[in-house]
Amino acid sequence: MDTLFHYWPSILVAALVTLLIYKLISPSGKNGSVPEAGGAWPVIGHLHLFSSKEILYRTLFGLSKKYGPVYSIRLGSHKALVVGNMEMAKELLTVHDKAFATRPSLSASKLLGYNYAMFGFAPYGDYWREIRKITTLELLSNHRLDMSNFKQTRASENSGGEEILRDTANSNEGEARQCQKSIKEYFHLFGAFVLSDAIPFFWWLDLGGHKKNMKRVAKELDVFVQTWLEEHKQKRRSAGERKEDQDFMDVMLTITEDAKLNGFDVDADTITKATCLNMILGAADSNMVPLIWGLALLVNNRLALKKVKEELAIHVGKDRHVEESDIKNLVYLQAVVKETLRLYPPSPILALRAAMEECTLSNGYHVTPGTRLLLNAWQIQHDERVWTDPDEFKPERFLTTHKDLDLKGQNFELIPFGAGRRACSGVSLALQVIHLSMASVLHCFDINTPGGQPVDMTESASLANVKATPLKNLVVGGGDTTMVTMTWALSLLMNNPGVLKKAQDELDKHIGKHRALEEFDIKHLQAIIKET
Ligand code: HEM
Repeated sequence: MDTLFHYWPSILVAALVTLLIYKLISPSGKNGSVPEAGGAWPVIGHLHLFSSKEILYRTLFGLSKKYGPVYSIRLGSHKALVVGNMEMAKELLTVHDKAFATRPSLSASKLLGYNYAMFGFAPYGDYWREIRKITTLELLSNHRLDMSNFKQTRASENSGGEEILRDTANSNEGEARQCQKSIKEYFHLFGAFVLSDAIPFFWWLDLGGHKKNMKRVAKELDVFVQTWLEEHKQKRRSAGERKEDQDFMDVMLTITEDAKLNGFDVDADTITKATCLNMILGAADSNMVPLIWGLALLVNNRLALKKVKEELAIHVGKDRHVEESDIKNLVYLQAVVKETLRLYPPSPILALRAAMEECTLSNGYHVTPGTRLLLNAWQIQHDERVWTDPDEFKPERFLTTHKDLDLKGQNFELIPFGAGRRACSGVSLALQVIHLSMASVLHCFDINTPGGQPVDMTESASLANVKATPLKNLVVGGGDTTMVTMTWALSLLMNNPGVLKKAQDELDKHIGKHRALEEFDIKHLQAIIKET
């Protein structure tokens, strides 16, 4: 004891020196570890933040005020890096993009995604790389999107990835309703909390029966996709089809038949089905969400609405429909779409990624493999250092101060489609569809609410950023009556094949196939709009 007492000053100095050296060599000066937000519960960590009552991106934004724009939370036994500023988003999606290029293994990706064969949920590797390349070059390239059959589909439906659903709707209404129901349930289950995803120890437990339901819904959807696959194969056998008539599934069949996809642990039909379903689901809600928010924003901002209408009057006029070739001239409309996607990104927290390897960030934080990445695009797009009046709807900013920003993942202050290797593959298609459908609706209608009441802009707490209250009771006036059916029914029914079928039946019944629409048909059309 005496000896210890004797040496205590030396022990203290040694301890201080060790601590100092450790601090100096540890890159952040904080052990290099990312600061963890307080409020973690035992076992589940911060999972309680994901309750259905909380708007997650706002909660994470709130935490960043206390812990800074880069901090960590715990999702059960997994650590997650939460990022809410453009500088770190840029670093992660460029310098460390490869380290974060995989998606975590989740029950939904396995059970709803053909055992990870849907490439959007697939782990990083040869399979993902190959299918991503095919979809980029063969399915979603500008060349493919410019082909006349794809253009016609978009023009007539104002919707992406819906042609197969339309065919289904035409063939059998009950079937179409069932398909639509399964897709709705699919999205719901994708957001469902599965305990074993957070705490793998509970792999044997199926709280809430989500895994069972995932298996059921996956089977239901597969029945539809299998039918489309067989129809496509039959069509190819019976008629040698022209390249320019090929749809997504035909292209995939050609590629898989050419045996370009040997060597993967997945059979050719599963690859075709999974990839086509991935395209349909990728496009399903995400295109509709900005259209609804955009119209709501315009109704609440009459001056901006007036500007869009004036632009449409100048560049399109009254005597024809809006065409895709008009979009390049509709610069104010393009700015409205950008501002809508900035204020209400459809995926406010970009799709989950996970670290495949260790990395050290420029701020010194050390990230371990397996760490999830939650990129808060909503927070980045509301950052007052970058955007003046970040909560205000100001499309003009994209014609002045921010005119050089595009949406394709090069500008990290505006990333509704993500960026880097796993960025959205459907961005070009999505933008074409959103611009065309918004332009078509606004070209045909004078939209307003009854009594000019403002539209309620409450956001819902769901993973996809949908409006909490439906955009209904819009007073629709003006416009050309023929366009009313053409555009309103097609634009607003685009995610609703069952109702679309009903509308088509109404039109068939009242107007038939052998004459054009007349003014007096409007009474029937009003019924269709009400039905919608
Ligand atoms: C407004 C419309 C859309 C928005 C806002 C959107 C947004 C996103 C986002 C944020 C991601 C994740 C990006 C990342 O991890 O960095 C993503 C991935 C993806 N999107 Fe979209 N998307 C839209 C439309 C579409 C469309 C029309 C398609 C297909 C036709 C599509 C197909 C995909 C696919 C396949 C992925 C996964 C890519 C991969 O993991 O390699 N999306 N999307």
